[in-house]
Amino acid sequence: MTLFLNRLTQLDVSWWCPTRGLVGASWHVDVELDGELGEDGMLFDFGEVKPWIKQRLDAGADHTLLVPTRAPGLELHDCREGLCVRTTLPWAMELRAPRQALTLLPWREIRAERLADHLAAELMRRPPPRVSDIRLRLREEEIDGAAYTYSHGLRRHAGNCQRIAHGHRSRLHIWQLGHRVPGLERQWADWLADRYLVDEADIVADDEPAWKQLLTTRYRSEQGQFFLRLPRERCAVLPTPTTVEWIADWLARQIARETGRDTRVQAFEGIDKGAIAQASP
Ligand SMILES: Nc1nc2c(c(=O)[nH]1)N=C([C@H](O)[C@H](O)COP(=O)(O)OP(=O)(O)OP(=O)(O)O)CN2
Repeated sequence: MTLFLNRLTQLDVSWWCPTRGLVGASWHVDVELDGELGEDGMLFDFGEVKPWIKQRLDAGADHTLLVPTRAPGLELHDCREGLCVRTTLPWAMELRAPRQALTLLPWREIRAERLADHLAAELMRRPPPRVSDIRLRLREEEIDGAAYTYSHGLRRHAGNCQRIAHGHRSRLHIWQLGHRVPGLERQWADWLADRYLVDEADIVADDEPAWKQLLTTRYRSEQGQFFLRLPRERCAVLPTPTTVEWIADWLARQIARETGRDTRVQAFEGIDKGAIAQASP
């Protein structure tokens, strides 16, 4: 017998790509379980499957940076903070973070199908009674309009959002004069694509002239010490923390100023949630 649960939970991660750099991603997680029915006529109570899988994914890959350890130009070593990732392709990055903020995968590249198989195999290490196999599917949300991707870390977040490089893929809606403006939505989604959003309060000054083109951010939060250095041109600096409320506010202000029109922005953070902000020129 096979049991299925679509959209059981979501994964919000960033993954390192040797052609795109830091990529934010949000995936629906669909699940199938094979096994024998118990005397109650069930393979595994839906009410128990959900927390069983969600807790394991939340404690594992969710809100981490997925690191393909065999990617070209990528080096990994232990450091004071935990682990240090250095890259050269497509650009130079140095990231240092507690181990729990990274998911190491011995691959050249990250692919959603392969990651789903890997996570299913991890779940099967200690399967629930009567379950003989688990399959996962990681599925991007279908977005017919503009979708933006970014990575960030929220220093003040008490949970896993404090990790310095986790990300999202999200809808972006922009209204002016009472109507959505698809051209502006595409323009801003394209500009934001694969950027690192950083709170200017977390930036540290680099005196080294060779690092002028680079931006360094460093903070300590409950899970430990985080450090990230990457090209300034791959970042967007906000004067506030990069919560979705402030992202929506920042976008609304920028767009209102540039277009000279009252602007309303609905910025999603991952799937099905986000913030709405309005601004005037
Ligand atoms: N009001 C806000 N709350 C939170 C924000 C935010 O910007 N505004 N941001 C975050 C994190 O950035 C996080 O990445 C959001 O992920 P989320 O999926 O909500 O996190 P959870 O794992 O806690 O939720 P699930 O239901 O397990 O998916 C957090 N909060």
